[in-house]
Amino acid sequence: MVRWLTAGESHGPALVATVEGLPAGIRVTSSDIGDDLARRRLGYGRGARMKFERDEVELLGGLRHGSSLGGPVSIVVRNTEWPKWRKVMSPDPVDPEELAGLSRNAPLTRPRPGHADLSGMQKYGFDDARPVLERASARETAARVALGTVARAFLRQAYGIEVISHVLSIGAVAVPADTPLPGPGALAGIDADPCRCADPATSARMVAEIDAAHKDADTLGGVVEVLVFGCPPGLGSYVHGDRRLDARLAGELMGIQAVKGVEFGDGFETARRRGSAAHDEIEVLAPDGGVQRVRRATDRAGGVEGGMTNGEVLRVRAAMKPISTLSRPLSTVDVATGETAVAIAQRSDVCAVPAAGVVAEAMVALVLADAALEKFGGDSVEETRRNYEAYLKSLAVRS
Ligand SMILES: Cc1cc2nc3c(=O)[nH]c(=O)nc-3n(C[C@H](O)[C@H](O)[C@H](O)COP(=O)(O)O)c2cc1C
Ligand SMILES: C=C(O[C@@H]1CC(C(=O)O)=C[C@@H](OP(=O)(O)O)[C@H]1O)C(=O)O
Repeated sequence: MVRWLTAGESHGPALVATVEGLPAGIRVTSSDIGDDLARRRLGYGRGARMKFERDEVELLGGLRHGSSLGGPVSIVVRNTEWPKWRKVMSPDPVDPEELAGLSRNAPLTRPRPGHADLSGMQKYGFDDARPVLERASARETAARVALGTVARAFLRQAYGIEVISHVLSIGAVAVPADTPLPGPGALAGIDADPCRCADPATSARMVAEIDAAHKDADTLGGVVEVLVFGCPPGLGSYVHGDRRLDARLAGELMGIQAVKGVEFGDGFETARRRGSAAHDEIEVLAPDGGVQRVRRATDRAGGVEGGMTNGEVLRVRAAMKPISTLSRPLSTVDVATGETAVAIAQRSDVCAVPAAGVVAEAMVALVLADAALEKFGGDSVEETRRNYEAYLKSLAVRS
């Protein structure tokens, strides 16, 4: 079983992340992790912090000379902001007199609608939103992306699986429905685009939409799509709800801050179709090297049927709501006075949809690493690869 945990606050010293259950022999370095963290900082519409944040990575355990040892892999991502917050976010007690003079320490009593602030204060008994927003912040997704780098290195090296993502829409600006899907080699081009959109004409309209929202002191959400190439059939299972791969992926994608919807393949659109136009018929191809080949004639299911991969491209989408910190803030209550007030308006992103795609890739990679090890087992990359190859050979019909 692959398990993972993160800890740390947005303006604390660092984020830490641990993943347990991956085999020995995964080749990965701190520079690979740094590259994915840099991808997460990209995207038109992100706030000032992403311009100076460096995401300093240190590998603390589980690797030796660039190869995993089979034990927990532990990673630190240091926060560039920490020196400014050393006292306000100190894990150890600080002299109250020293804190009293610090404007950064002033209690945040006007919770932002759409953020964790008010419910978090109520739940944990705080009269200040600071302790809530520090952990609710999507700064934490840097830690998940760091873990995702290890998972995707494993998937690539053991099974040749590639995970990519692209942005389908920002606000009301969407990639035309008939646009061909990007292929496994498209990631570098997608990352080079300011909106991580595979269609340059749509990307230009997305940039204009973000500029317009920024000018209006407003924010935007959107939809990202994750594509996984090279999945064998049979990851996940139909035998129980919590073993269905789509359920496990949806849970982790919904666990990303601001994600409010997940759909597989054509998702909600499928519900509007008749059955004859909703499923992917199985086509029999010419045998190849003595193996009977088949493929799905269409890609409506998103590569998951009965809670299992079906051997086609896995395609899952996540819908992100607009950022809830507005520079023209929404109405709220001041919990210190009980009066109507305007919400706190701190430095914030206008749109973080491109970054959310990179986070979604990481979560998909972690879930697939877990599902693949459940299916093929093995304590080293070599061993799980052998098991995987034996399984492929045993299939009477292959896609
Ligand atoms: C990559 C990323 C960046 C985000 N940046 C911001 C931000 O700058 N300001 C903000 O208010 N919310 C931001 N969010 C969203 C909040 O973290 C999220 O809305 C909040 O934690 C409440 O959770 P909920 O939206 O799931 O209810 C971001 C989310 C992601 C995934
Ligand atoms: C720091 C990151 O995103 C942050 C996510 C976030 C939020 O409320 O979710 C609020 C902002 O934080 P800050 O108040 O420090 O500017 C974003 O910058 C990051 O992604 O690394």
